[in-house]
Amino acid sequence: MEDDGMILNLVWNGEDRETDDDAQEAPPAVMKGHGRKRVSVIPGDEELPPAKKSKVDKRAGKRSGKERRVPRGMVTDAINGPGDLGDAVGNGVAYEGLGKQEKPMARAQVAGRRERAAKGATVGAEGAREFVNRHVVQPEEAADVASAVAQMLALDKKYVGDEYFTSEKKCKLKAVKKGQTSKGEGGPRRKSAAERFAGWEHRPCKEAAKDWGDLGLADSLSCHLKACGFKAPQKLQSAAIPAVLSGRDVLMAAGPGAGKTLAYLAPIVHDLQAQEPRISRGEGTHAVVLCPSREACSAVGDVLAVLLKRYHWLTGGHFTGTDNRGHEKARLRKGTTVVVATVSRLLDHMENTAAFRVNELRWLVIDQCGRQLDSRLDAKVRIAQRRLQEGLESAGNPRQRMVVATGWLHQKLPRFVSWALQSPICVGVRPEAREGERCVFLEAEGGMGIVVDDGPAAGKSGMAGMSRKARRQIGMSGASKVWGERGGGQRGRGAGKGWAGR
Ligand SMILES: Nc1ncnc2c1ncn2[C@@H]1O[C@H](COP(=O)(O)OP(=O)(O)OP(=O)(O)O)[C@@H](O)[C@H]1O
Repeated sequence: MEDDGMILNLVWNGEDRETDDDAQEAPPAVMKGHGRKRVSVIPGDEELPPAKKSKVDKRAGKRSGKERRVPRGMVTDAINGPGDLGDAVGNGVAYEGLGKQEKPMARAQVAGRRERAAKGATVGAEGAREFVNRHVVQPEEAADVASAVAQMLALDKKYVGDEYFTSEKKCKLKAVKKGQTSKGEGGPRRKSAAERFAGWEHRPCKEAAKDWGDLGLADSLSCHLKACGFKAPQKLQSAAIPAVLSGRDVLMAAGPGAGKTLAYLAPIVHDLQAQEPRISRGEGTHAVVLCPSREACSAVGDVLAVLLKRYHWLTGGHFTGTDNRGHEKARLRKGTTVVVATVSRLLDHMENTAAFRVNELRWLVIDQCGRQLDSRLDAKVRIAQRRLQEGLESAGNPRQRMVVATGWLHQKLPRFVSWALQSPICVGVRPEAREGERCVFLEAEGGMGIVVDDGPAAGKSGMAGMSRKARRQIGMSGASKVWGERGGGQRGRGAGKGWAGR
């Protein structure tokens, strides 16, 4: 979005407003910008000034798209779509070029955002800007604003630079960050993940084991892992594999490239290969891995295929809907020991493929859980888990073991995990981590670990900011930026570098 740039260009000339009421009394102030850009500031709840008629291109006989929205002399680079209009009005900035249809649309967006914040939803950076700009920091909003401002500080440092915020506003930001309102009253503090997960066991990822065998994996699997190029386990894997092997439910939270896939697949393969008598294809599916997307499924499927090469009697496959449904059915009919699927495709097969047997299920993994929750797949995941559970109960088999892997402590995660897992072991979750965080700082020798960010809204520039912050605040000289477009190898190397604290 371009609005960051726009906001940085503005200089605040009006009086600071404490509340909505004050805001309404304050006369419209004028913001000056660089160059010829001019913007009027009006209290957000007042009537907007009537829209000026935009310039008509007489020669063409009609108005172009940009001209229709933004007449001559206005901020042209700030309005790109309805979202920007919403921000503009939310920030108390009215563009004189707002059309009749755009005004209500923008107002509705702002109202929607306020409503969400009032309901206690985490307001994003945009929401934080809105509240901080308008000085409407009520006690009940403080926690949300604090978390959003923290994100904003981390991701968008420039925004709170001297250019825009007055010193008074900075003080308020500090107060808000401490969980207080501008009037010094204590606001409700957002519960940390540790508080939410009170009573659950937390295991830090401090040391990497020297050998796979030290983690309790079978010798054949340890040798195979080494032969496949995984010389030694990483820190997350060293903490997570014994936890998964212990038979308890596990929540593992670490950013992309931490090696979560291997951390849950290796114990599953260890468990399945050790079954006596040997598992046969005809017995159906013994493990299901749910991923949020086709790409994620195929990435997990690739690692699984590598691990299963050593054990010819175990089969694996991914089911995402890209393949012909008939082919998928045929594969399930023959038997697939480990199924990697999107939740929609899994439900589809559970409903329509009679040959899909899951009554012997031993493992259920929900990978990239934060992303699944963000894509509102949680309802489907709950349905799938309940049906799988019913199948096991009807066959008189014990409950399957659960692993939830996530790179993002999504705000819905504590609740979902409480529902899905039974007294789990939490691996990699910082005790002071707050839900809604998109990054997880893993503990490491010589400081904190790599800075990672798995949130879909976070771009590369956001990650560059985070990496700078890590370097400055944590003193990590080699904080690595890791994102999806980078190849797996690069991500792995980045992760290794970050964790080693070099
Ligand atoms: N022990 C290891 N030694 C060397 N490389 C490893 C090890 N474990 C994982 N890797 C490599 O690190 C890269 C990232 O691993 P992986 O995809 O499992 O991370 P992830 O935490 O699951 O990330 P995402 O959340 O994006 O799925 C992969 O290329 C993988 O092959």
